Amino acid sequence: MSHPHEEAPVEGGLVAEVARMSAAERAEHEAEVAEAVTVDRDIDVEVGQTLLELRDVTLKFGGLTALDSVSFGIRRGEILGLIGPNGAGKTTCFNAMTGVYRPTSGQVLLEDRPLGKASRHQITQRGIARTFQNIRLFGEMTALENVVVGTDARHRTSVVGALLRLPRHHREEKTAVERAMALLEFVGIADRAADKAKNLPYGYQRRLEIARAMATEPKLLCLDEPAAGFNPAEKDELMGLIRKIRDDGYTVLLIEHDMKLVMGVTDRIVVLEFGKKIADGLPSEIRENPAVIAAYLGVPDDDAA
Ligand SMILES: Nc1ncnc2c1ncn2[C@@H]1O[C@H](COP(=O)(O)OP(=O)(O)OP(=O)(O)O)[C@@H](O)[C@H]1O
Repeated sequence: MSHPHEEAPVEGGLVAEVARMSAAERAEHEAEVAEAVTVDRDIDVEVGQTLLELRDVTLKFGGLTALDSVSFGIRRGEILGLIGPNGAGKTTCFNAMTGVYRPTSGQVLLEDRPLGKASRHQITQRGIARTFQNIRLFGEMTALENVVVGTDARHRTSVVGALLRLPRHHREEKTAVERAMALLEFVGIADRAADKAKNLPYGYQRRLEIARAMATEPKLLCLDEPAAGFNPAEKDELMGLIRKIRDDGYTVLLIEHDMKLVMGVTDRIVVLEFGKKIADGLPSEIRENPAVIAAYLGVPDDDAA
């Protein structure tokens, strides 16, 4: 069966080239890709220190309190899981952190500085990126273009600079394409770089969303149910990718319903129920926590204990 990507000699060539490499050459190449993909900007907090903090965040939709005085921190270099039953407030948390909604009260701080009234674009520039539960790609653009658009969020040249083809714009464009290609390779979909996003298999689209979010060089990468619709083998591969992302210097916040995945990949877990934080701890602690068990089983704490 022929695939559209067979018509893309550059990307196909890269993938074929990697396939021909010896184990040592491939390890070296993968190290180079990881280097190209890593976040190249200063982060004010050390590894292990709080990168993002929700301080008493309450968010109301009319009469409904979607988040009720929620406080927790995300430490630089960790994979933090955010879990809870349907409607617990997980996505609302993401929305409060990415400027989609402003907290009714309380604060979100990145590197100790409040996000305040920052717009979504400003928040992306400050270093928070996210994927969505429902994939949101530019379907008519190629996979590569979708990622280049992400790198644009970090560009310094103006539209005027682009129009006048100033040297800096030229340089940034070249770097953007190179970095985007490295990102596609990093997430494992470089073989389809030249395909329109809408023609990619579902699993590739999910990975492309991650690559696009990583293109903004986020200090914090938020993944909203990245394994939705995946089979067990795809979930295992995704766990590998999330670990690889963290090992490359990123900090990851993960919303995920699949408990095996959450328990297998996260360093720490925060649990929400009806907009309130009910637990915060290591996966092994969360698994045994009576309030968490009760929340998931829908029975009172006393009965579950
Ligand atoms: N824009 C909105 N307007 C009104 N209510 C909303 C809005 N967004 C979310 N809600 C409500 O806020 C509560 C929390 O929703 P949220 O989507 O954050 O939960 P969740 O934990 O992400 O759930 P799920 O796992 O089902 O995605 C729900 O009761 C939801 O109906």
